[in-house]
Amino acid sequence: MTALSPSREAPSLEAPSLEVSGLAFAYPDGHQALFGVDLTVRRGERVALLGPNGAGKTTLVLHLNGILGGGVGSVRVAGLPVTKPNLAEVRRRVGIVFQDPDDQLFMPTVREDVAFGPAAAGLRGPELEERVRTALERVGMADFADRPPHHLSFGQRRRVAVATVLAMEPEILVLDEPSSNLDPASRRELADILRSLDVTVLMVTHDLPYALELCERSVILSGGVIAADGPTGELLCDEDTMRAHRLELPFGFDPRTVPVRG
Ligand SMILES: Nc1ncnc2c1ncn2[C@@H]1O[C@H](COP(=O)(O)OP(=O)(O)OP(=O)(O)O)[C@@H](O)[C@H]1O
Repeated sequence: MTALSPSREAPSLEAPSLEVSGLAFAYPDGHQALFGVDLTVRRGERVALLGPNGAGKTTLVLHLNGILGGGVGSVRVAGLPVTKPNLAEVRRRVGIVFQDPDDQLFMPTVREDVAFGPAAAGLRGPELEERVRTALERVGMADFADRPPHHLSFGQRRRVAVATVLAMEPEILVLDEPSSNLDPASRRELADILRSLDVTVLMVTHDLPYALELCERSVILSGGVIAADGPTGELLCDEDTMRAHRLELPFGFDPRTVPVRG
C-alpha cells in the first residue's frame, strides 16, 4: 500500500476493523439515541446493520468517522481511537458511502471525483492515476472516467461513489442502504461488486434479502441497543426477534430457501 503521508499511522493488523464499546449518545436536544452499544467487526467480515426506523443506525454510523462524538464509550478503527487528533486518519480508514451519491460527487468528471480524496491526502502523478484506475475498475466504471457524474444514471453514480471511497483504501467500507433505488440488474451487479472486494463491510439496510445475500452476519440495532447479533439466515428465520424489532421480509420471501453466496 502506498503511504499517503509520512505521518500516517499503519493500521494494526491484529486489531478488529471496528470496535465499538459502551457507546451512548444523546443529541443536543436531549434525545438519547444510543444506550451503550458494543460491536466488534473483524477484518474481512461483511456485516449487515438492521433495525427499524429510528433505531439509531445512522447515529452509530456517524460515530464511526467522528462526524458525531462527545458521548460516552469508545470507537476504534483498526485499533486507532476515533478522537479529534486522529480524525484525518480515521476518515481515511472509514469509507462511508451515503444513500444519495450526489452527496459525494461534486467534481466535473468521474476521474476527478475519485482522485479528490487521495489527492487531498497527498498522492500525485502516476500513483494517483493508478489509484483512480484501480478503484474505477473494481466497480466496473473505468470506461466512464471522463464523463461528468451528473450525466450518469443513479446506479452508475452509486458505483462511482463506492469508487471514491475505495480510492482511499479504507479499512472498512460502510454503506447506507446500498440497494435503494436500484433496478434488479443494478442491485445484483452492485452485490457482485461488493462480494468481490477484499475489504471489511458494514452495510446499513432495510433490504433483508440483500443482507442475506451479502452478509453472513447481521446485527439488529433497536431502541439504541444491540438487540441481536448472529448469522443472517438464523436471525431472519427467528420470527419472535423479527416481530419484536419491526423487521418484515418481503411477501413470499423465505430465507430458508435462499442459498448464501460467499
Ligand atoms: N439531529 C437530531 N436531533 C435529535 N434527535 C435526532 C437527531 N437525529 C436523529 N435523532 C433521533 O435519534 C433516533 C435515532 O435516529 P437515527 O437516524 O440514528 O435512526 P435510524 O436507525 O438511522 O433510522 P432510519 O432507519 O429511519 O434511517 C431517532 O429517534 C431520531 O428521531
